[in-house]
Formats: sequence, structure tokens, C-alpha cells
Amino acid sequence: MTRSPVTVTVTGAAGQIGYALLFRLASGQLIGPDTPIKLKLLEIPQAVKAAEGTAMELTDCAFPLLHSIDVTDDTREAFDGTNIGLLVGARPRAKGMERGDLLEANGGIFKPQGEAINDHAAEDVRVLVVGNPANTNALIAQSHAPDVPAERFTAMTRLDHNRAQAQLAAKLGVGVDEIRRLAIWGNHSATQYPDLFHTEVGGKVAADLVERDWMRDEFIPTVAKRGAAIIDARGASSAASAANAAIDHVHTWVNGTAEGDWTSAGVVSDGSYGVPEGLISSFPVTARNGRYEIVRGLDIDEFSRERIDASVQELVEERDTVRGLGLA
Ligand SMILES: NC(=O)c1ccc[n+]([C@@H]2O[C@H](COP(=O)([O-])OP(=O)(O)OC[C@H]3O[C@@H](n4cnc5c(N)ncnc54)[C@H](O)[C@@H]3O)[C@@H](O)[C@H]2O)c1
Ligand SMILES: O=C(O)C[C@H](O)C(=O)O
Repeated sequence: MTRSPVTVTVTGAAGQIGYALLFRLASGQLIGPDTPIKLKLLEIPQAVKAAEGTAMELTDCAFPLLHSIDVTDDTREAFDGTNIGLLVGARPRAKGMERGDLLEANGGIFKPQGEAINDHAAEDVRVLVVGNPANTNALIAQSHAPDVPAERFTAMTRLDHNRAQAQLAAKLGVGVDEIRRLAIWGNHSATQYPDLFHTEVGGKVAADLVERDWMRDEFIPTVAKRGAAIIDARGASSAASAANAAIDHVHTWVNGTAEGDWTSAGVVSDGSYGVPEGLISSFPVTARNGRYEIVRGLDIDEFSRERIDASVQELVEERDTVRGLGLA
């Protein structure tokens, strides 16, 4: 049975993630093959023409599920009636730019977008922030949408989750689908902590299947610095894998996690695991009935505690910087 259309807004639609993302959305991979979509593409004025070119190509694909495409540089119009907001467009770090400058520049993007979501989006709106620094950009947008439940704002760490799964699968010579309950904690940055202590592979705990040195000196840094390694190799940041992870994130959010498994997402902390309430931090999460829920009651040993705390501390500093700027 065909359902009613879902309105999906993509910001930064003319960028490289946008190009890897839009055709997959239009083909029905975001929610499922029964759900038509209406696309709204937001770009800065200089890039509207390029986004229109992508819209022409989308039209030329004759996707049966694609009901309409609107291209705009008007933030309010872009979020009018939105059910799912994919906030991809962000200000990249320029040479010599301090972290505070980057956060301030992104505040100029995510504050008005949060306000527009608050005032114009559909009641069930769900937001995924991909644009970096993703966790704190999500916090800025969420802070400016007081009428939207805070849990509807999320940040993407699914790419880190997928990267960790692939690295572990290669190490153990197993399929990625044999790995369950992996967890990324903290910030989508080099401080993130990919946790193997609760991960299961063939009924065994992954941390017991690998050497401790490999986990500490190879696995964790490889996953945490993978984004920089891709930039180094490609000369541009990850695009297709980031688009793929964004689709995974929303698909799981809407359709749920498999029984007994979980995934990772940046969600608003309720104070669990000592992560200050209100921060948007990555946790192990399950999805049920269209909601992400933090997995409760996991034992955190000293090795993990130290690493989670370090990444959360970075998030606290980013939050304090944006608070100082009046952005959160
Ligand atoms: N969370 C993650 O795992 C992850 C992974 C990869 C990339 N990223 C981040 O995603 C972002 C986008 O990456 P990309 O490779 O597509 O970059 P890109 O530079 O190719 O595209 C970004 C696009 O955003 C647009 N844009 C800028 N400001 C905007 C605004 N206010 N409104 C609408 N559009 C705006 C630009 O015009 C550009 O077309 C970057 O911040 C990147 O660091 C995050
Ligand atoms: O854009 C970046 O800085 C890297 C990106 O966040 C990634 O993890 O690939």
C-alpha cells in the first residue's frame, strides 16, 4: 500500500554529500519503497543554480516515488511542512580558523535553521545534522527550536559506527552482519570512542577476541581519524559513505533496530553515563516506535570511562563556547 508523501529537506544540496544522497532518497531508500517523497533543497544563493541542475537530473530519473522537488535559498520556505530535515550544509574550517570562529560561523547557519524548523516544520519533524561540527551544530539548532521535543534533534555518528564495524569485521575475518552491539560514544571528532566491550561477534565479546594493543593503538585511532584519512586520500571529505550513513540513521530511526541489537547516534543526553544533560553526544541507542532511546545499564570499565569522559569534555567545551556566543 502506498503511504502519503513525506517531506524531506536537504540543506547543502549542491554539495558533494548532497549529490551522493539525493538520488538515493528519491529512489525510496530513506524510509522504504512504499513511501513517496517531496524534496526541498536549500542552498546559499550562489549555489542555487547548481542545486537546480541536480533537480533536473532527479526529474530525468523518473523516480516513481518522487512527488516534487523545490529548490530555494529561503530557509523558512525550505522547512515549511518538513517531516525530515537532513542538515548537511555547513561552514568548513578555513585555514587559520580557530574552533570558536568555526562554531560562530556555523551558528549563523544552524540558529536560523533551528528557528525555521520550530516555526514551519511538521509536528512530527525529525532532524539529522551531518554538517560539522555535527554534535554542536545540532545543539545550536535544537536550542532555537523550543517548541520541538529536544529528542527530535540528532547528530550523525552512524558513519563512525559503520567504519568501526568494517574495521572489526576485517580484523576478525567475519561479515559485518555478524557484528552486533557496537557503540560510538561522544563527539563526531577524533576524540570519539568506539567501544568493543559490549560488542558481540558469534556470541562472544569482541574485546576478548582482539589483542588489547590492537584495540587501543590501531582500531580506536583508525576509526576516530578515518575522516581525516579520507580527506588525505581523496582530497575531499567522505561523501558517498556519509550519505549512506545519513540514510542508515534515518531508516533505523523510522523503522527500528533489530531485536537485541543497537546502533550509534548523537542524541540529547538525559544525564545517562555521566554525560551532562542536554549535550548532544553519541550513545548506543535502540529505535522503537520512531524514537531513539539510549541503551541503559551498561557496565563502563576504567578504560572506556577515561575515553568517554575525554570526548564528552570536548563537547562541554564546544557547548560553553556557543553559550558564550549566545547560540545555545
Ligand atoms: N557527521 C559526519 O559523519 C560527516 C561526514 C562527512 C562530512 N561531514 C560534514 O558534512 C558537511 C558537508 O560536506 P560536503 O562534502 O557535502 O561539503 P560541500 O562543501 O561539498 O557542500 C556543502 C554545501 O553546503 C552549502 N551551504 C553552506 N551554507 C549553507 C546554508 N546556510 N544553507 C544551505 N546550504 C549551505 C554550500 O553551498 C555547499 O554546496 C561538512 O560540514 C562535512 O564536514 C560530516
Ligand atoms: O569533514 C570532515 O572533517 C570529516 C568527516 O566528518 C568524516 O568523518 O568523514
